[in-house]
Amino acid sequence: MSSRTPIMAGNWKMNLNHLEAISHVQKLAFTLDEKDYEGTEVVVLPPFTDLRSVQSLVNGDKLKIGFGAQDISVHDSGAYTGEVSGPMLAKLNCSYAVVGHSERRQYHGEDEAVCNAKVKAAFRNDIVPILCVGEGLDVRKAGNQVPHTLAQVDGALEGVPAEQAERLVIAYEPVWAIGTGEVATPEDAQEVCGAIRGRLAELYGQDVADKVRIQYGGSVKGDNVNAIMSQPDVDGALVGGASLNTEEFARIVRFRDQ
Ligand SMILES: O=C[C@H](O)COP(=O)(O)O
Repeated sequence: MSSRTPIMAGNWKMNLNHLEAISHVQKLAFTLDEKDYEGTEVVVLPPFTDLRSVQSLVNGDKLKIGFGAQDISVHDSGAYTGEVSGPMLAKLNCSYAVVGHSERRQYHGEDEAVCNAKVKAAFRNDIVPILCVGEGLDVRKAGNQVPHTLAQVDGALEGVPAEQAERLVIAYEPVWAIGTGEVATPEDAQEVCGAIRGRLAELYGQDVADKVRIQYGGSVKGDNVNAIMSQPDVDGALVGGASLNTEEFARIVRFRDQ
């Protein structure tokens, strides 16, 4: 039995303005019971413009919901128009920052070097990166999902020391399963999540590998979460669409009851 605490994170993507964010987090807090937070970490990842509102609500009402950003600049300050830095996110008490989401890779050309710099920027500011990796459909069809994903892990973690790496969250998100309703089978998820943990053991030793939480992401819903979470190397879910529906996200948090 793993000692890792499962982490259920809702990536809202570019949805919900700051007023809707307040209402959404309040509703989530009302929906979840005390026991739902026992043994499961609940996190929301709103757009940048919502973070101050979410922080005020979470900190003011002492909610047990964690929060973080969907991206982070590689720079800590300077003439980088439109960027949001690690120190700014840290000042907002962000615990997490998503790095290398496939939508950033696809639409903003983020490569391994950028992901590596963002992982380092996050750790430099005491923010835990949620590093997203995973293959597209062509790679999956060719059967190359494991080497493809491990190359992404290697690139993003170059020069990251073990004492930082052990705090990492890695999200395995097969691109073909994101927002498509096409969820990977539990065995598909385990194959790659297990391989990621194996690579972490090679890079950092088994002790570190055993501490890193590895999420699955891609069309996770209340109906499929339990089977995915039953896999030994899956420690949570990075949830897109279903995290915008409070009842559905609460079901995912309560994966043991589904
Ligand atoms: O970050 C979340 C993933 O991209 C999954 O999105 P999805 O649950 O809408 O498929």
